[in-house]
Amino acid sequence: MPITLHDVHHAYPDGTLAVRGVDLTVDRGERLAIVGQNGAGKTTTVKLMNGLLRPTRGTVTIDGQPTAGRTTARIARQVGYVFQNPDDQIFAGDVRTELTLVPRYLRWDAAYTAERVTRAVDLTGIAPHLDSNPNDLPFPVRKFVAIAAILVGTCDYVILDEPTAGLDRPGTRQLLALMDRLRDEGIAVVTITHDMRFVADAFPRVVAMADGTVIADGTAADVFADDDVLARSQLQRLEVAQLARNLHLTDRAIRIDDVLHLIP
Ligand SMILES: Nc1ncnc2c1ncn2[C@@H]1O[C@H](COP(=O)(O)OP(=O)(O)OP(=O)(O)O)[C@@H](O)[C@H]1O
Repeated sequence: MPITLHDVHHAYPDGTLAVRGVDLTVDRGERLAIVGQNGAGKTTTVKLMNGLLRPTRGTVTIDGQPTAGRTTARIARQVGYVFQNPDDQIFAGDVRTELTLVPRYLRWDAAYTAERVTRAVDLTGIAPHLDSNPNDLPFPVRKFVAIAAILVGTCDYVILDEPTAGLDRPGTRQLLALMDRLRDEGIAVVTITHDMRFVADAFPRVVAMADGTVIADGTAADVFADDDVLARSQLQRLEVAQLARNLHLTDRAIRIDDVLHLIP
């Protein structure tokens, strides 16, 4: 069962119509990247998916249930949201406590809590830092603490807001490995990001937004090959795509492997 947005609009209290008529479905286990220039409506759209915001017109359903009439806390159990800045999310004075906030709120017993925390720690590689104060940890580790705190919960969909921002290369590799494990568990990942290399490497499906609407929804190769979409969403062509085009090899390259076999 998917997350489904049907004719979704969202107007902020000051009247700004940030999202206008979005239709979008996210299936279990899927990976979807939402791209577009600043102000396109990406953040508003993903906040609508997990109940942080509500449609002012249209409907959002999660696994067949409309979000209308349900609390954000309840929706967040199904759709986890990892904030761009971990410092907006982390509250506790040590990592271990941070990871047990959800279990305490949901009154899980000790055994189930331990099982869920162990899994989240394993997925994110933060085992050496459990007794640390998050403020003492480097930014990439704080980011994985924030991800772990969400993964302790049992959500079927995870939203990652600019997950590679501030990550070094090992951090990005760790993130890619983590996303592979989530896919193996059937957990969907929706990201909003300006990191097109990350999108091309890890997201088979790309949604481009402009002016609060979806202007493209397709494979990464299709979306990145569409000049009109790139212009309207003010996205830069991937370097490898530009190279392949300049060499008259293909218009649809998104990874170096797409090009190498075409070179005579
Ligand atoms: N709280 C708010 N009140 C009023 N307008 C807002 C609010 N938050 C966002 N907006 C406006 O809504 C529109 C869409 O913003 P949104 O944050 O969804 O875009 P975005 O694509 O996520 O941009 P970014 O890449 O900068 O995060 C913009 O015009 C923005 O200025």
